[in-house]
Amino acid sequence: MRIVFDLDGTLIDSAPDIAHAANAVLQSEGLPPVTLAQTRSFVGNGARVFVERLERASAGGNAPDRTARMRARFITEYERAHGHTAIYPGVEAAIATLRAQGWRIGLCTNKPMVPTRAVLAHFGWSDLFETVLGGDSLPQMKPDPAPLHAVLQTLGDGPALYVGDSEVDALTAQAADVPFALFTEGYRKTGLDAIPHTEAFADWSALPAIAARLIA
Ligand SMILES: O=C(O)COP(=O)(O)O
Ligand SMILES: [Mg+2]
Repeated sequence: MRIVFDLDGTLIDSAPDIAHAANAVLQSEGLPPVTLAQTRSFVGNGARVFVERLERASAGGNAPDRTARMRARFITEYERAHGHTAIYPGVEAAIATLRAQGWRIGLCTNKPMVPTRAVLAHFGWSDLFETVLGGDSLPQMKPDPAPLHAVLQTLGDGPALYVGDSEVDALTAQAADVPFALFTEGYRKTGLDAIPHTEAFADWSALPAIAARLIA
């Protein structure tokens, strides 16, 4: 029994900190800031793509030297960015219930490993997940199924479930041929109809029952 979670927009609402880091980078380039809503829409495909989207939105295009500078600066800012991040209500209780029921727990995020480790430590979660893979852990990142497969492989055999908030997560689960539980309150860009999912939930207290149905 294996359950793997996405991080940003699924377990934690990290967009306020990501926006803060992003706007510090923009300010250092003399560029105008972005909104929280814009920031949310840029999250999901890892830090490289995030910075490209950020630069395009603020400056109207990508200039290679500036993009490189912004990337380096963003990673530095990102590592410190957890003071305004909140755990979604019910996450810790749901994970505790699942663990007590014998589910083995992993994390598969496109967030780079350094800020991932930093935010896990911030919440006292450094030992919560048996395996943690970030967007820079493997040559491939989500929606490639490789990172999800790699996490699952470390968690033994048996049924598997992936839990995420975005189109990227849905594509990853589909490519990995793993059932997908969609948390509807994260950073998805489109309607539920457009995101293939096995089950959807808005309240974390619903997840243990969803997992139980999977193995019934
Ligand atoms: O950093 C990102 O782009 C997305 O992170 P996530 O995969 O945890 O949603
Ligand atoms: Mg996410």
